[in-house]
Amino acid sequence: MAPEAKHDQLKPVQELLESGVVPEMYLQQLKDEHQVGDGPLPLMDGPIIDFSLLSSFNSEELSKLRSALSTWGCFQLVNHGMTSELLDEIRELSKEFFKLPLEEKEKTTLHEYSNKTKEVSKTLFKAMSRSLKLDENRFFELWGDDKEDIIHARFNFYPRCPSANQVVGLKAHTDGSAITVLLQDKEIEGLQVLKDDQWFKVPIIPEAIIIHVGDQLEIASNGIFKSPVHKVVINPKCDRISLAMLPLPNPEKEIGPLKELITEDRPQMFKRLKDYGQIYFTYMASMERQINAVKINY
Ligand SMILES: O=C(O)CCC(=O)C(=O)O
Ligand SMILES: [Fe+2]
Repeated sequence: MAPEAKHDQLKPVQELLESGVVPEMYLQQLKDEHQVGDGPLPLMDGPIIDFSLLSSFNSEELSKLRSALSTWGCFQLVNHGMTSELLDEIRELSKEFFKLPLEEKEKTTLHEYSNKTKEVSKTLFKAMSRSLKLDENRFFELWGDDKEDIIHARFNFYPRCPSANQVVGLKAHTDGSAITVLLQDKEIEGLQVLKDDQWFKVPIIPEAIIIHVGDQLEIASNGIFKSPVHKVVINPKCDRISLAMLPLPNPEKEIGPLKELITEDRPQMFKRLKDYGQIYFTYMASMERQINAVKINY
């Protein structure tokens, strides 16, 4: 396991399995105002972005990126340079993760994946800055520099559950990270994203990784990029896994909307702050969107 890897999802799932008591965070809200009727949900038809074009700062791909981040707040990333073999090994390892300890070989694989994710994230931050015509290091600086780049790994395990319609895998939330690099299960769907007050199913593209804007990037972009509300539903017959890698700004570092993105038309939307992680957890239970706690004029 990479030294920075965490397994904070371990306990609730184990408790759930052992005690048969479903913790609150997994309970489906009986009434979901975003669920219209009982019909099948539409599929997210958001963009698929080609990493190899982004890394050469192809202008068409950059505008696709900008549009994806300011509408959906997430996209599927292909051609990211991580082989299907590596992604499959990580998926296998995620299933094993809950039977710790990992073997040496698995630790090495996780370390490799963590390093590659950092590389991909770094290029993404640069492309995001360029897509807004900013100096290319502006968002990357938010997360770190070449000496410091904190990334957390969150392993998610969603055990199958016969009463799947009453239990959620993960209730509706936004991520508190700068961005989230998500590897989802290869076979079992479950992730849904909210856009324009409607839930969309995120389709499985086995070779793709999913990138989400996190709250801290929404703050830094002064609200131009959207941190999407998303949730996970569980499957009645099959277990599902995912691995979320979360690049996190150093809690000691002050972050806030970039000054270049504060204009007369777009006044400063968020306060400047340190340690968003702390704020996020403080308001976890009491607010639907924790980011509202740092909104100006909310
Ligand atoms: O399991 C998934 O597909 C999403 C997980 C997630 O939203 C998270 O870890 O924050
Ligand atoms: Fe999430």
